[in-house]
Amino acid sequence: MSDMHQPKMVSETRVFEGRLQRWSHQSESTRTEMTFSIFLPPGNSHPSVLIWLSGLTCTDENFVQKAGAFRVASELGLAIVCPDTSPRGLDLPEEHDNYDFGSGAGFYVDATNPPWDVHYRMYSYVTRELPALIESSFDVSGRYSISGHSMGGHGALVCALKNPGQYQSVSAFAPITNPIQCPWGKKAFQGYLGRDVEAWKDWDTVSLIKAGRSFSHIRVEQGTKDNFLEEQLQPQALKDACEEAGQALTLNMREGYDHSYFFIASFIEDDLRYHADALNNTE
Ligand SMILES: N[C@@H](CCC(=O)N[C@@H](CSC=O)C(=O)NCC(=O)O)C(=O)O
Repeated sequence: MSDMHQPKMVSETRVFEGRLQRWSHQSESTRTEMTFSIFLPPGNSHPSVLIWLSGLTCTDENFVQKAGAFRVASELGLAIVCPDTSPRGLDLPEEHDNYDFGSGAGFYVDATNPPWDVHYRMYSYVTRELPALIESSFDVSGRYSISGHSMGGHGALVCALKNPGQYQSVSAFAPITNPIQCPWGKKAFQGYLGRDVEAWKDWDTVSLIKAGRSFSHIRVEQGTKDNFLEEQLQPQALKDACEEAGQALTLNMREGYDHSYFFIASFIEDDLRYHADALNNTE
């Protein structure tokens, strides 16, 4: 790795006997400087890694500050890596005008439509570049699981379905399940991928499952009082596609919970234990 691409530590904080660090590095995928957070549990246990993908408007810090994940991650000996949600430091046309497109809204795709195609390559970043960087920079096990929230839940499901064998488990909190059929997804995919709706299906969980992609088991947490439930998230579309395709799905509908990090914080312990079980199972 050239010096330019060496990650630089921005901060380090002790939490539940582990270490929470922020790093920045020059990314080959996005051709920008990227920042990520990593929680390293105590001890020298070569921890397995959960990658957490956050939602619209987030940075690498929302999960870190609001999910309340580190007591359990510390107990389980689990590392957690939180990338940013888009490239930063650019000034593309209308990039910063809306919360649901451009900065803070990379949708974990590799854009093909100019001018986004040069930098908005968050899929390559989270599936290839970031894991390689983590393995070369930290003493981790090389075993990964993936989860995320909303736009990041969509990202986690798509990354798992498109990369058989790369992740031991996948879960999603309030994921956008069928972005080609909802306002957030249509807007983002038209911008990043252009007008060919057929090409969008390669980045759409429901379409990928209908096309025969599968994962051993998909776990979803969803609040019943989520104000984005029907219009943007559409868990029923995921349930129908999974039933039709024979895809194993646990869809936990959580009575009265909304879309916020209060919901995530309420169920993150169950979720981390689920991933730790999968990551520790080496059969
Ligand atoms: N500002 C928007 C909604 C923004 C929002 O709710 N963002 C969520 C993720 S939504 C899907 O990806 C989020 O995680 N926000 C950050 C947080 O810390 O809560 C609106 O008002 O509609």
